[in-house]
Amino acid sequence: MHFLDQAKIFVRSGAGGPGAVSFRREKYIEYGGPDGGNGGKGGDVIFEAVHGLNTLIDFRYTQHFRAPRGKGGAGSNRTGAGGDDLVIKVPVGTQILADDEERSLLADLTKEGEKIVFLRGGDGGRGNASYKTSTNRTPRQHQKGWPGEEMYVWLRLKLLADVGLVGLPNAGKSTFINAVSNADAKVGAYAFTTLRPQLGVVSHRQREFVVADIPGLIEGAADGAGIGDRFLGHIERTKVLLHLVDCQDEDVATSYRIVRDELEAYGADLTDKPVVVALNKVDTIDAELVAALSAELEAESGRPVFALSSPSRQGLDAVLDALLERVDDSSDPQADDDEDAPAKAWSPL
Ligand SMILES: Nc1nc2c(ncn2[C@@H]2O[C@H](COP(=O)(O)OP(=O)(O)OP(=O)(O)O)[C@@H](O)[C@H]2O)c(=O)[nH]1
Ligand SMILES: [Mg+2]
Repeated sequence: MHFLDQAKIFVRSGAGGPGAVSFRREKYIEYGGPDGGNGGKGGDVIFEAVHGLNTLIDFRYTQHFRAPRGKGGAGSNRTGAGGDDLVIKVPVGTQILADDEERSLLADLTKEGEKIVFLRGGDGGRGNASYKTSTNRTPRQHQKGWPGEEMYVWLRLKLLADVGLVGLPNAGKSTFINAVSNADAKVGAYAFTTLRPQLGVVSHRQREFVVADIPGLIEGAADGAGIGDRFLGHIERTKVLLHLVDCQDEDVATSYRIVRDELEAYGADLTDKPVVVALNKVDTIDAELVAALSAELEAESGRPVFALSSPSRQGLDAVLDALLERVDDSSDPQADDDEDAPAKAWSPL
């Protein structure tokens, strides 16, 4: 399952600096020769694919990238300083697309450390010293620097979520992803607040993994009830599920079972995935009830149950530890290879 992460940015390389007009001034020499140096080259815009970035989220906040211009030339034949190159770091797998109808592919950064000069900085203009000839010993010509280049482009990245969040509507899935990741998912005290999948990058114990929040599942979801079914395709390729059960539900075992049945009915071996089960919103009940409901849920699921609350942050670290452990265990080298295999009910974002 792939999510597409994309961002539109503006890039501009630096203009070249102007060439200088200058004449030597020396004692006893009335008319010194021309000595205006050339302008410096403007900075290039370079894209570099780096390790450790997972998403294009940062590009939602910074959208304009301008390399500095070259400095002007100076007397004594001094060439202006070049503008520094602007290196834009992107995740491995980032594609750069034109901002036109076809979104034509301009560049594809597939390997770690790969660098491409995307826009070249303008050359510096010539200083008057370079115009000196045998017939014109006092040229005043010079050039302005050459302009940089600029354009809007789309960055696009196929993103693989490691963890899929499942549960009934209102179980607290979006609240959880907001509490543990950089996501800013909509939260509401009603069912189907989440209408489309949302990704968050979790940084935990110096590691990063991607969590996908999907709309809540209800009975019959696999057959199209509610809206969750449309998005089950998005958790097909996750490595691990986190199943949240609201402790305020009338019967937590039933709540759990409904969602499991839908995962089962959907097929695609969703129920074979490692799953972490958590009793959520435990800030709303006392410890005794937490223990009793956890025991019910453990009996139903046959798994250890974590007590969780996003607002009080109870259990967050323990749940993230459990997820990280299972993400590591189930590293699946094939995961990226069968992109073309038909995924059931996959819907584009
Ligand atoms: N007290 C308490 N309230 C919570 C907790 N987590 C979520 N809530 C509340 O429960 C309601 C539903 O939360 P959401 O995060 O929108 O639930 P969801 O599972 O994403 O819901 P859908 O997107 O509709 O499937 C909101 O009013 C939240 O404020 C929690 O740990 N404790
Ligand atoms: Mg939600």
